[in-house]
Amino acid sequence: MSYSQCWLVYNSIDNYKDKDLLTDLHIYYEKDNALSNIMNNIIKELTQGLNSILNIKISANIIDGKETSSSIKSGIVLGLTGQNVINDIADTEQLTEEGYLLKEANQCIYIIGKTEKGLLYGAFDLLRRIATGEGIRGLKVIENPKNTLRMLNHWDNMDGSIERGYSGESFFMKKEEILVNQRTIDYARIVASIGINCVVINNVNVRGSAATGLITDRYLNKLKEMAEIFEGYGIKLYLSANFAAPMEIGGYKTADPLDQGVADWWKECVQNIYKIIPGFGGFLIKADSEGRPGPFTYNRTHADGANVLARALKPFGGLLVWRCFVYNCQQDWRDYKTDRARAAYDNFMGLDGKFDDNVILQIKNGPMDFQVREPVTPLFGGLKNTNMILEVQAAQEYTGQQKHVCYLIPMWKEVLEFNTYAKETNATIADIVSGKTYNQTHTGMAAVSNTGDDFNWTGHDLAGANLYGFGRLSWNTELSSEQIAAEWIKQIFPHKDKVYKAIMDILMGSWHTYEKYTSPLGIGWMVNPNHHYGPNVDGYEYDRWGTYHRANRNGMGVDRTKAGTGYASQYNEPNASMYEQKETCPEELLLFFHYIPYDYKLKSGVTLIQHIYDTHFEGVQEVEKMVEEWNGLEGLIPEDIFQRVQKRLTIQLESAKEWRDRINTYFYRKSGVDDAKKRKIYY
Ligand SMILES: CO[C@H]1[C@H](O)[C@@H](O)[C@H](O)O[C@@H]1C(=O)O
Repeated sequence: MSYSQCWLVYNSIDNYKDKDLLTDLHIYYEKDNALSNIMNNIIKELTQGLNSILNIKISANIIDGKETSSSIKSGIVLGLTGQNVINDIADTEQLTEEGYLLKEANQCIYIIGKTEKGLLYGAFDLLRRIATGEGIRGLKVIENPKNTLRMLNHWDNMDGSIERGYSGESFFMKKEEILVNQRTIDYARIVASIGINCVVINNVNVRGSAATGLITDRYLNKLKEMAEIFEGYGIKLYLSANFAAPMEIGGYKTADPLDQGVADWWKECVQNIYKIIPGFGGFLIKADSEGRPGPFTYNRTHADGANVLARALKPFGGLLVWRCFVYNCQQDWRDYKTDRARAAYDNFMGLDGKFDDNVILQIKNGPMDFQVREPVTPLFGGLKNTNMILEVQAAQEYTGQQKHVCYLIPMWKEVLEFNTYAKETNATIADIVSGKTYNQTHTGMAAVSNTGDDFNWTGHDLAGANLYGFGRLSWNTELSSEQIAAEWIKQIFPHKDKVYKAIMDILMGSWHTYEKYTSPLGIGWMVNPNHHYGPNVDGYEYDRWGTYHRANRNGMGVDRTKAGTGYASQYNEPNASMYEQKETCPEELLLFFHYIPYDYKLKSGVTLIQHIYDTHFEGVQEVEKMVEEWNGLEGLIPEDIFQRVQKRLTIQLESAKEWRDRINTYFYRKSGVDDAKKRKIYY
């Protein structure tokens, strides 16, 4: 088993200017017992990290928490609020449960938290600053996470495969068994270092032995080992469960959520889980979606379905995360009224306020399915009395499958900054999912993970920036895409201007580049069915999935105005009117909301058809430029990373050309309009 340490590689740096502050490690600890797992992990991380980065050996010195700080002359000091250590050091009233204070005073670096989890995050922050070369003299930061739930969803199956996995096989499970080993520990370290505190280890499509066994004694003892490792890094273990488990496991004839026997079955099942894993987080459920069982079978609502499970979890403080990815996947393409984009809102809006307080609705960022460009789902602007969590996809299912570079943080930032106008004052998605707008308790962000057992965890080395960025962004939604990329680059690569600039350029431009050579102006799809890689304009056009582009000889796009499917009206004003009119609709979403003739003039002055040709040529040129920039890094960065990325860039370039040619050819044939610049289109 061999794998990288990602951004915890702790590369050594020379001449770090504040090395003199890092002489010792003092830990205030009041408990008579041995140190907790979290404390031990913090000590290990700091000693190993500093040793590796700065070549210094520090030893941990445990101090009775009742002592005062005056006896300490220098070094790192860790302590909890309430201990004497901090009384004269700083005002820590602003700290929340997982927050921390980092402060330099009197030759000491203080890491102070309200809880040990806060200390853990503070320790990782300090290491990050040092690894990126940032000075720590004069440091004073108070950091509280913006979101309480910062979650990764793994779509791993018990046979070791990963649904939409592009980085090898699962490191959580193999051949129907749960794996617990050193990689489990390193996974926990790596994701804890970016603030992740909840992990769902198995696929939301719960099948096979996951469906029959994962929440039963067959696997719980092994899962307990994993949960304990996770807990040492502040992470709660969650499981995806099958709504029909009372039938599949319990042998019941029904999974009707209002059936008393079903409710009792869930209670017993959950009691048993908590008996074995007291720190268990809860369930993630995909119901009535893409063939999964759910409450609709019994004419019950999704609130009925979610609440029965939530009530079983409630006595133990467990949470029930319920996905809103519910739509009709048996559509007829000739039906111009049924619109998949409307589905989440239509299915869930009427249930606002009907969910128990430990239910959280998990809502995908867009109304369709993780396309390269989609509007933000209107559901966030609608629900007011419901816990909500934003779901994004780090796994690049529709964004190049980790063969292409596509840095997704700029996309997620746009989502977070979107103003829903749910209140008169600003109510951005970031405000709503952090609980700021409506004061819900359980809110936050979840990402479909892009990891697997590949050496570099993410298949494409540069896809590591998406995993890193998701964690950092879910901790602090105000960080910019550049800040996140900068941190990531500096922790992994040698500190050289040329390296920094090239990787920053490649990352920051990559999403728009990908968008240019794939499907235009928000229309999405146009991928090969099933595996979703590579262009196929009509791949889903006459299919049942509700993902149409409606191209004909005159134009293309889906009419989602009042004259069409009415989807635009699901937004609050002024967004609804903005999308309703083509003149005010943001152009990058024009074809998502409107059917547009090929000769329609865009704001740039070019016609729609010319825009399609131009962006597809540009997209390929931009990939060529990326390749060139990357090639310039040979010898300046670790050879293995250089080689791996170079190989993938070659694949990306080939694929980008294929996209360009297929898309341009298709629309040339449909429209009969020549490229004004007379470039070669492969018809
Ligand atoms: C886990 O199933 C996935 C499915 O593979 C994916 O193609 C679809 O887009 O989304 C589903 C979901 O989000 O549930």
